[in-house]
Amino acid sequence: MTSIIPASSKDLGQHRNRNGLPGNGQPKNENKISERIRARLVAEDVSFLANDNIAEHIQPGELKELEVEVADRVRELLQSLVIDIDNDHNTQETAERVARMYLNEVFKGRFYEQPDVTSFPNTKDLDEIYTVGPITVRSACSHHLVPILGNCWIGIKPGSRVIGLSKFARVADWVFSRPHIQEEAVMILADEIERLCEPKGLGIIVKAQHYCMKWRGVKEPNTSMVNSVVRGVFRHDPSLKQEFFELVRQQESTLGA
Ligand SMILES: Nc1nc2c(ncn2[C@@H]2O[C@H](COP(=O)(O)OP(=O)(O)OP(=O)(O)O)[C@@H](O)[C@H]2O)c(=O)[nH]1
Repeated sequence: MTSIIPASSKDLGQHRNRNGLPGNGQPKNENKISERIRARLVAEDVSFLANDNIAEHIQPGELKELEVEVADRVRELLQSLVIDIDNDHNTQETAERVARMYLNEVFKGRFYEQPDVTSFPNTKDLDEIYTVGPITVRSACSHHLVPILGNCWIGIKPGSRVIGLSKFARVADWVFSRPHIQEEAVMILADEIERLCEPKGLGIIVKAQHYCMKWRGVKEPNTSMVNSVVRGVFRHDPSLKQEFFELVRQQESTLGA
């Protein structure tokens, strides 16, 4: 249902600029923890785009070091904004707070492993469609790093495995807690849910407001974006797809206003 903004192809999988220097052209500083993690990712040819999860490439204790480095950078950003952080009582600890917020809260889906999800065999061959929602999703747009806030509905026609209802909310929170565009967030969430419970049919709808459109820029306070993905039998059987959308419509009048 959605089309994805083509990413700037010159950046994909490409970690050197035209001077042959990594990233922004600054000489490599191997002492920085971010550079050590980055070097590891490049050596292993692992993607580390804004909405990728890199938890398995971060060693114990490194996240704490990263927090110190990010706080240093945020402090420099505040100084570049000509804020008197030495004398301004309100911004004394802002750098540390922002670092903690990025690494452990709003972008935790990049730095932490997926929450534990137990899956059970579908021994009774359950095959009725069910939907779960609204699940609150919180993200940030990759372009301006300002919030995307909305709701998500997930529909399942069970396959070989079953997972607990609360796990859909936990996995959605983990996936959305990264810088994203909404179209890609929905696809990544669908990939994770397919991997976890191998459903015969999967449908996801997300309705969200983008603060880059609300708070700044075009300043449209009420505009939202709705997108969806349907997979498996929901994609191939129009009546099942219809049933999924109808169940969600009944659950919440999502597609109306
Ligand atoms: N398709 C899509 N676009 C998004 C999403 N989040 C933000 N955008 C848009 O992506 C665009 C960002 O790129 P630019 O057009 O270069 O940004 P800008 O010049 O600051 O644009 P304005 O927001 O119009 O001021 C903006 O139009 C955003 O509204 C998303 O999840 N999906």
